[in-house]
Amino acid sequence: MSHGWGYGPGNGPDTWGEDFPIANGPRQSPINIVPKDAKYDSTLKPLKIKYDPSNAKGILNNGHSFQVDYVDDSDSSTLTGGPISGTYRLKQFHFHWGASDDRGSEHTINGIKFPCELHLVHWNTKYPSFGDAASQPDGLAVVGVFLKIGAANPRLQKVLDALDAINTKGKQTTFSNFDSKTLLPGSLDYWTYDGSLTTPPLLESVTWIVLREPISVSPAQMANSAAFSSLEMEMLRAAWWTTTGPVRL
Ligand SMILES: NS(=O)(=O)c1nnc(N(Cc2cn(-c3ccccc3)nn2)Cc2cn([C@@H]3O[C@H](CO)[C@@H](O)[C@H](O)[C@H]3O)nn2)s1
Ligand SMILES: [Zn+2]
Repeated sequence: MSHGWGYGPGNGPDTWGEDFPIANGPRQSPINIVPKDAKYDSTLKPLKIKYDPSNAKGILNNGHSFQVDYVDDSDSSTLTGGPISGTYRLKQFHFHWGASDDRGSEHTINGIKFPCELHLVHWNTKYPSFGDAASQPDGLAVVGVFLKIGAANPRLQKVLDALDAINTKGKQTTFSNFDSKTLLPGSLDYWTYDGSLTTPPLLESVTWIVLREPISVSPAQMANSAAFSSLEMEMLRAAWWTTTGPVRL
C-alpha cells in the first residue's frame, strides 16, 4: 500500500517518483540559482502585485505545511507583469522550513539554503479554475521569498500567532483581513524560470518568480511558534509512522 508522501526517510522527495513519475520530468523544481550564470532579459517587465486584504479567508494545516487561503473568485488579488502574460489570481501562500535554522528553503542560491521560503501561489485566469490551470504549462505562477534569520518580523506575527489553533493535520480556522503584500521585501527584483510544483503532484505548470531580496525572521519567531514545531512533530510523526508503525510521541 503506497503511504502518503512526506519528508521522512520512507516517504521523502527521493521516493515521490514512485507515485509521481513526473518527478523525473524536464522542468522539476526546486533548483539551485547561480546568480552569476543568470541571463539578464531586458524584455522582462517589473512585477505588478495587487492584493486585497479582505480576500484572506482561512489558515489550514495541510499536514506538510500551513497555507493561508484566499478568495479567488474575482480579480481583486492578482499578479501581472514580470515574466507572465495575462492575469494570475492569488490562491494561497505557505511556507517551507526545516528542523534547524541552517536549512528549510527549497530553492538555494549558490548552493546555500535559507531557513525558510515563502510561496505565494497564483493561477492563470485564462483557465476556469486553479485545478484546470494546475495542469497547464502556463497555468501557475509562484512568487518565492527567502526568509533569513535576523530581526523579528512584525508582519509575520499575525500568521505565527494563528498557528497554535491549527496544530494538527487538517485543522483550519478563519484568517481574515491580512495583506500578504506586507510579507514582500522592499525590492521586487527577481529570477524567473519555468518549473513545477515542489510537492506532489509536482505538476510542470509553474512560472517561478524568486525574489532576490530576503525578508527577516527572528530565531524566536522560528522556534517559539508552537505550531511550527508541532507541525514539525506532525511531519516527524508521519515519518516515524511510515517506518516504524504508530508511535506515541
Ligand atoms: N510548493 S509549491 O510549488 O508552491 C506548491 N505545491 N503544491 C501546491 N498546491 C497543492 C496542489 C494540489 N494540486 C492539484 C492540482 C490538480 C489536481 C490535484 C491536485 N495542485 N497544487 C497548491 C494548492 C492546491 N490547493 C488545493 O487545490 C485543490 C484543487 O483545486 C482544491 O480543491 C483545494 O481546496 C485546494 O486547497 N491548495 N493549494 S503549491
Ligand atoms: Zn511551496
